Amino acid sequence: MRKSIATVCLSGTLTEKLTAATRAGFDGVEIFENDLLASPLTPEEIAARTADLGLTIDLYQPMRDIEAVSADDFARNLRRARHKFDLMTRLGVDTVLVCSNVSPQTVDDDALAARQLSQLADLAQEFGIRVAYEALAWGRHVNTYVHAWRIVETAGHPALGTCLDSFHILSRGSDPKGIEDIPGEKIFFLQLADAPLLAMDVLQWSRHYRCFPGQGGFDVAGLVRHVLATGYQGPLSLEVFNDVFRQADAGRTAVDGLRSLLALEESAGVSALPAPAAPSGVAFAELAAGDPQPVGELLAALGFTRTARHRGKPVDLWEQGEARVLVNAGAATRRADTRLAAIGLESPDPQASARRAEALLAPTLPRRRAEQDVPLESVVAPDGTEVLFCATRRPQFPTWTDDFEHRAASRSTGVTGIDHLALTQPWHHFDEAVLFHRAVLGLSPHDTVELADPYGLFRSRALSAPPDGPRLVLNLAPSPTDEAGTRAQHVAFAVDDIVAAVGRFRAAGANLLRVPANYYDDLRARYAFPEGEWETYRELGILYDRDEHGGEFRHCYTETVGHVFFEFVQRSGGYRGYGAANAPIRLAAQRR
Ligand SMILES: O=C(O)c1ccc(O)c(O)c1
Ligand SMILES: [Mg+2]
Repeated sequence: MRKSIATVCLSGTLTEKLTAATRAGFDGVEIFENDLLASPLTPEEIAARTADLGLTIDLYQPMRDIEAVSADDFARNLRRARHKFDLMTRLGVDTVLVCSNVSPQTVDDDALAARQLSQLADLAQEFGIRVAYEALAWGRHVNTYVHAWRIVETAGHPALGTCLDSFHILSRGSDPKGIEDIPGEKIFFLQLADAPLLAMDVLQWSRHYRCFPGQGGFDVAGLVRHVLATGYQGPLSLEVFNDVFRQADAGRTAVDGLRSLLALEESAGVSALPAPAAPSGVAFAELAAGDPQPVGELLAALGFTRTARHRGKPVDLWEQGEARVLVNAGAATRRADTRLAAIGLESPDPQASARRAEALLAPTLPRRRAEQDVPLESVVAPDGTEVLFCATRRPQFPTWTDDFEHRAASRSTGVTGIDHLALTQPWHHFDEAVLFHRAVLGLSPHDTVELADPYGLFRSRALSAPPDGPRLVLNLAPSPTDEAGTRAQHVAFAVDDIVAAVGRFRAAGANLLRVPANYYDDLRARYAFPEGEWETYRELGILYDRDEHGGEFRHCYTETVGHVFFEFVQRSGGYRGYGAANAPIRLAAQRR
């Protein structure tokens, strides 16, 4: 289907917005009136620019507070409308959006609304223009799509139809099934937006928190299915008012938006993408280390063995159980820097994963860095982390381990694998990252949690491939400048017996994070522990959480090396979370 984007979604001048839309691959735009008013270009120049860029202008919007008003007011509104229709002719756009009246002057009279919209449509018709009437969720008297459609149906004018906007429909909890009662040719336009599920005033929610489909909590694909069932032939058009998007790079936002529509088309059954090959596990975590020694010493104290070295690069493989950590001394820019640079995910079919990623506009990397390297499919996530699609020790695929020369056998001191990877996100790419990992990698997002850091609020959202696939945690740090604490990434290792493991780590000289006595006082008040257990946790610095089903989570943290620290987690009883209740304690401890 044709794909459009409202200029209000994007940051910058009108020209910058148009350029971003075309570069991303959109077919058309909705021009938001303010973007035109603020532009130094004449309507004819805007029309020419848009055409040069290969875009159509699919909608001019909005006209407000038109209908169900006094005769005097309506005469003034028609005069204004004539002016706008003339402007639209110069722009070459044939559909105008009229949103339902919000003014205290409008009266609750559907017959009057229908009559006046009909008169407006008469005038529009003289210009070859169609009027699409949209119910704003906070409209004074008309605030549901069913009501707006009833008025349009009453008017019965060929140049008057309705505009459906997923935000207004889903934010009010309206049942989208009723859309199927509207004839497809009377749906003149379809605007799409998602939003996080918030309990707040709907106008504020709409103006500040909308996001692209797949980034929030609404079933936008379900709504689109109902719209398509009517025979609707117009574009799928994104209309997102979002404080972050207004500031972010327009080019990236546009790509994010198009990715959202591609994924939406797939979910709504409109078109097929290469099927998702959901990852089954974590092959490795790769750390870029300017100086590999400190992190190497820490890994050694944690019982890892340096088992292999890359044939062509200064990259060591550290292993324990199914946990593999690559330490790359050739990739970091600064000597003191250590960061999580790449993750290897086990894919059932790495090439299929890469084809899907490419279809969803993920930036891909060369399959080989050097001529002798094993070919590896990889893409770059929005935060810059490289994601490699791996097939570890599966003979039918090239395996990354063939690039490594075996040096030693690993032993185990209790680590069995990688439980999760926590990636810190730049503040303006958080929603983009959620959609990327969901659509491109086939992971399912969990609820967003907000955590208190001593110096700000920390937002966190996990994604996983149930039941046993990889888990990623995306964190949004409050402070863009804090280097060691909240901005650090981490690798969480699964252990089968955390008490035994931590005893060994401490004996081997590993520095673990100190947890305040106040935490343990509170812990004892919250839970009754078997004899000696609480004392052991307090002694070893182990944190504890329990879910509502009795699932248990025991975890602890190492010191931070560069931008990275390690966590150890022991899950039992089906615990699915990440110890969010303890995160403020951890964050405060890391600040000290
Ligand atoms: O917030 C608004 O005013 C507004 C304007 C036009 C729309 O299409 C819309 O959904 C909201
Ligand atoms: Mg709208």
